[in-house]
Amino acid sequence: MRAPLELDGLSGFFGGQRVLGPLSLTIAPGEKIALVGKSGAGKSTLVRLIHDRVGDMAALVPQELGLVNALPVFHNVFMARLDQHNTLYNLVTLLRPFRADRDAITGILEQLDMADKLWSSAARLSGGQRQRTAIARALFREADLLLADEPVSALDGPLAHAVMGLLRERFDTFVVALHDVELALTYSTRVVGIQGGEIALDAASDSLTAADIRPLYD
Ligand SMILES: Nc1ncnc2c1ncn2[C@@H]1O[C@H](COP(=O)(O)OP(=O)(O)OP(=O)(O)O)[C@@H](O)[C@H]1O
Repeated sequence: MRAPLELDGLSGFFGGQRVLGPLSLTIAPGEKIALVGKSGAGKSTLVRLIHDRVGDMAALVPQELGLVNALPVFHNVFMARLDQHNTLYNLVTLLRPFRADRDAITGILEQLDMADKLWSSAARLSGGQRQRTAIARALFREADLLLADEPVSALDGPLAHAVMGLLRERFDTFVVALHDVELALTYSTRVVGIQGGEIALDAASDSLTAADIRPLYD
């Protein structure tokens, strides 16, 4: 990302009912934004709206992960680059993956401590392994911008920290919804707090403590 992303008029509706906005958000290159706020505040809706605006320039980890259960981990990760190859390449990959992709995906899975699951069917993974597969898919996309909705919610503490550290290192810019306030403060440069579909807090992470964020949960 070279220029700031200026997103205006972000509004979310369900069944004609407004659940978010209208709000504006400017994302500067290099910013690591944590979206916080209580359940139902509108974080997922905001992540989705941003993705609708920026499309393929972002890697996405949706809350529901979007894995294909019938396919192995390898193919679920490979999907991140389907649009970067021609149909023949993708068809061959379904039957006999190319070495370069196998090596690249194995390397990413090693960083997520699940290289041994390369050929396991997604249907046979634990919740945390499924989440790490979706994270691997986002890493394989090699985008500058990551949009992620609670990407480490199913991981234990040390693994959640390791994965957030990896995401911070590998993506220049991110917007990540996190319910864990400590993770949000540790791995972001900016915290955007959502309350009742509005931005109720927007501040540099190093100027905040957990106590500043707590009122969002009242
Ligand atoms: N499919 C849906 N149909 C109707 N209303 C919905 C739907 N999905 C979300 N909403 C409503 O939109 C609002 C915002 O939901 P959203 O999922 O964005 O919140 P959130 O902050 O991400 O919550 P959580 O932390 O629980 O994921 C909530 O009031 C919710 O009830």
